Amino acid sequence: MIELKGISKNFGDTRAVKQVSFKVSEKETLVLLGTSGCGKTTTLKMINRLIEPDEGQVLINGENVIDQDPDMLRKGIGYVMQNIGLFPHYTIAENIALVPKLLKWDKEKIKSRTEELIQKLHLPESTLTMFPHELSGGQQQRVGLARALVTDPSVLLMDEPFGALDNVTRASIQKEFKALEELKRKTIVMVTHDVQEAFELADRICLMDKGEVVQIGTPKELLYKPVNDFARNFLASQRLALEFKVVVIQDIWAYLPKESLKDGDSHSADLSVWEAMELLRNNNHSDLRITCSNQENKTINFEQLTKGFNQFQNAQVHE
Ligand SMILES: Nc1ncnc2c1ncn2[C@@H]1O[C@H](COP(=O)(O)OP(=O)(O)OP(=O)(O)O)[C@@H](O)[C@H]1O
Repeated sequence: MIELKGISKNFGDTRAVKQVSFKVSEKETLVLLGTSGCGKTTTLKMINRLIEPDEGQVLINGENVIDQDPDMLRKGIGYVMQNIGLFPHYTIAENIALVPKLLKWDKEKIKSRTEELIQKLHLPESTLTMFPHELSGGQQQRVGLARALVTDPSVLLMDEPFGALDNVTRASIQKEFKALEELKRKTIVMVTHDVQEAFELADRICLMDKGEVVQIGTPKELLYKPVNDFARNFLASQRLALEFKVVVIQDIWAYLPKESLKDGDSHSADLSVWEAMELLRNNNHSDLRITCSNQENKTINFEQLTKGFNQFQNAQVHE
């Protein structure tokens, strides 16, 4: 568990971070979201002491990081840097092996763990002997992730981990990232300025502005219960797309037609409205059968889905 208690940082006259407090539970992903310069990276770097706070405390599993040797602390925390930050004159294998070598792992252990990771991250084995400039941006990003994961740390800090990628590569790496079993066991704090990315990957989002926390909550809470105009406006331009991703069939169940008797394969009601739309589109718009948590079944088409979603939206507005 990570806990920040009232941390602040000034750079000269710039108040980069002001009294930021939050808790990240074990195995939770908290995304720091906000415009450029709002203090996200400074906040992240105070967790592993790359920057020391002027005031406040950072606790990891109850231990104040100030009581730990900074080098040892950083070896125990995975860190994915902005702009990847691979060493250009080291091969990919050497880049991944940096921390294990410092921790004096034996060669065989480093080799087998490296091979395991590049397989999980879908990198060809031939990349291990290459240098960073010989890899594509997406491949370099995967190496950055492998380097952060190699010692299997329980805490992972990620600063714009997909920032250097084009939109298509970014979306596919995000999907893989979400599916990676190894990451589901980790407590993650991730920085991004990309609202879609935050909604895709976060359990909770910490929205920041001018060095301060504006709101912390689940993606759904940020969308449907914004605390002020800033929070509302921050999501406004992408609102509909975000709602499609955040609202699941279970949420709109009451607004879908009554139970159907049709047999066949069924999907879980944890499906987001967006995923249901994709399935309907991919199946040439034939009906989709869905089973909700109480085992009730409904068969829906595209029109019924959008109608149910619209009714749910209206109910939120009038709540
Ligand atoms: N080493 C530094 N020296 C002086 N000012 C700094 C330093 N690091 C950050 N700042 C300033 O502190 C403020 C917060 O910067 P920070 O990098 O934390 O923001 P950010 O939200 O991560 O932005 P970005 O997304 O652009 O990286 C900015 O005004 C920045 O110019």
